[in-house]
Amino acid sequence: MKMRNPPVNSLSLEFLTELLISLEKLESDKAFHAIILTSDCPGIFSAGLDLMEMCGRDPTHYAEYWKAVQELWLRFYLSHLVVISAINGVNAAGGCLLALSCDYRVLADNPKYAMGLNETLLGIIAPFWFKDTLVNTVGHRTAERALQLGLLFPPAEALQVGMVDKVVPEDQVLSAARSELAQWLAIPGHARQLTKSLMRKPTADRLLKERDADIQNFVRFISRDAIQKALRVYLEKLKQKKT
Ligand SMILES: CCCCC/C=C/C(=O)SCCNC(=O)CCNC(=O)[C@H](O)C(C)(C)COP(=O)(O)OP(=O)(O)OC[C@H]1O[C@@H](n2cnc3c(N)ncnc32)[C@H](O)[C@@H]1OP(=O)(O)O
Repeated sequence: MKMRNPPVNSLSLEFLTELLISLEKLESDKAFHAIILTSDCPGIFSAGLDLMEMCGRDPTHYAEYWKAVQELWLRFYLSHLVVISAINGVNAAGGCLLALSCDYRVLADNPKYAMGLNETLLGIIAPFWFKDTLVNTVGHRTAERALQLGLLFPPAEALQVGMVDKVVPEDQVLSAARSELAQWLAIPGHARQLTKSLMRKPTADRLLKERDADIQNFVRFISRDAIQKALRVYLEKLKQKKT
C-alpha cells in the first residue's frame, strides 16, 4: 500500500477514507495475507493528521473527521493481516501512530527521517489511545518523555528506544520489509492472528468503550479559541519556513 497524497501525505478526511477502503478491500480478499505500508511522496512518510481538517471548521466536521481517525487506527491496529511499515520519510504524529499500529517497522537510515508523536509542539495533546499505542511499543518511561517533549526520533534513536524494529539503507527499506514478511507469513495464520488479538484487544477495547466520549472530547478541545489559535500559528510557521 503506497500512500500518495502530495505534498506531505497529510491524513485528510478524503485520504483517510481512501486508506480505509483500500484496507477493507485487502482484508476481505482471501488471496491477501499481508500489507507493506509505505509512501509514494519522496522524503515524507506522513505529516500526520491534516491540520486543515482541524482548523476553522464546524463541530459536525470535527466529529466526522475524528470518527474516521479512530476507525483507521482501529482497523490497522486490529487487522488480521500482517502489516509491516516501510518508513521512507519523515513521519509525524498521526502518521507515526499509523506506523506504530503495524506489526513491524523498518525505517530508512536518513537523519532527516525523524518520527514520533510531536503533538505537544503544536500545543495539542495526543489522545489516550495514541499514548497507549506508544507505551505498548516503547514502554512507559520512554513514552512519557517522548510525549511530553514531542520528540521526533532520528533513525538511530528510534531503533534504540524500540520505536522501529530495523534501520536499513534507504534503497533497501522495501526489500527489508519483504524479507521480514517471510518470517511472519511462515507462522500458522490462525495462531498468529489470535495472538495479535490477545495482545492488542485490551488497548482497542478502551477506545471502543469510550468512542463517543472521545469524539466529544476532541470536538470540545479542538474548538477552543486557544487551540485554534495555536494551530493557526503552527501552520503559519510551516508556511514561513519557505520564505
Ligand atoms: C486532541 C487533538 C489531538 C490531535 C492529534 C494530532 C495529530 C497530528 O497528526 S497533528 C499534525 C502533526 N504534524 C506535524 O507536526 C508535521 C507538520 N509538517 C511538517 O513538519 C513538514 O511539513 C514536513 C517535515 C512533514 C515536510 O516538510 P517540507 O517537505 O519542507 O514541506 P512543507 O513544510 O513546506 O509542507 C508542504 C505543504 O504541506 C503543508 N502541511 C504540512 N504538514 C501538514 C499537515 N499536517 N496538515 C496540513 N498541511 C500540512 C504545509 O503547510 C505546506 O503547505 P503550503 O505552504 O500551502 O504548500
